[in-house]
Amino acid sequence: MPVSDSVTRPDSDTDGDSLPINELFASLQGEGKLAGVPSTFVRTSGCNLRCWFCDSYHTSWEPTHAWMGVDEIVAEVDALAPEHVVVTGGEPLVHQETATLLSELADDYHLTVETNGTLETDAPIDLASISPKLASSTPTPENAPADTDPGVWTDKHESARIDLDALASLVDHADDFQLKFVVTGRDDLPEIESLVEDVRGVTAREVRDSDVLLMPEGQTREALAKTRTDVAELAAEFGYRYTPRLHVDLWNDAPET
Ligand SMILES: C[S@@+](CC[C@H](N)C(=O)[O-])C[C@H]1O[C@@H](n2cnc3c(N)ncnc32)[C@H](O)[C@@H]1O
Ligand SMILES: Nc1nc2[nH]cc(C(=O)O)c2c(=O)[nH]1
Ligand code: SF4
Ligand SMILES: [Mg+2]
Repeated sequence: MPVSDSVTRPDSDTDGDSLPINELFASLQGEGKLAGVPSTFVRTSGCNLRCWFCDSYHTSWEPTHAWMGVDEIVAEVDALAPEHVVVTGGEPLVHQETATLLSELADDYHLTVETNGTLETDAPIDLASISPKLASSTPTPENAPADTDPGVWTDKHESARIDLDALASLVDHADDFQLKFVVTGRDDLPEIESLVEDVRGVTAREVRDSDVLLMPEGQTREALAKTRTDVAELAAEFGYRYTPRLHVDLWNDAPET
């Protein structure tokens, strides 16, 4: 059951076909198998996890958004040029209406969904970009964003961050998939290896090492400069794929990029 804790649907949305949208813009896909491809990004607000490092703070720790009708979102996507659409968040799959949006776009666009992999969907997806959250993502009073107290989220995040059934379902369902891990250092690798084996055990599909992507943690150029070489070398050592964060290299942490 999707849970959109912290994003309250307005009473006026009686037909329930709206989504809380944090931003909608055209850019280049910065991450993953399609890095460099011109894409329109639809960023929903609200998340069922609280990664301490979340680079979209205003969709998770402090959600902000305007409610947009699905038809209105489709019209804005149509007005932008790209043939690729990336639906992200926040966690887009906490909202049932995300499935409606994906169905409306499916005939005309290549659809990537950026998801933390904890929720299932039957919506049409060309590339399921799944980013399962490792133990190193769990918020604590020491690492939580400035002026936040993780409170119940330390336990809530820790118990919700991995759902093998949801991971298997997403991997089996989409036309293509990638497992894109945010890596903070070498200590993350045993958990990645063990989780990849667990996913291989529950999916009908082949999970190749080249479907497993290591992405350096870092919200800014400065932070990425400290992590990317180590993470690239870990990818080479373990036989996984490395993904840059092109948008951070190009535009740092500017909004709508
Ligand atoms: C903001 S999330 C939204 C989608 C979904 N909630 C998820 O986590 O996959 C988009 C992507 O950014 C990644 N991400 C978030 N914060 C990051 C950081 N500080 N460094 C590297 N990647 C990060 C996530 O792992 C995910 O792949
Ligand atoms: N350029 C760009 N590429 C991205 N790929 C995934 C993103 C996301 O936030 O989900 C993202 C983003 O925010 N910007
Ligand atoms: S799951 Fe995604 S949106 Fe949610 S807190 Fe983590 S990185 Fe941010
Ligand atoms: Mg992003």
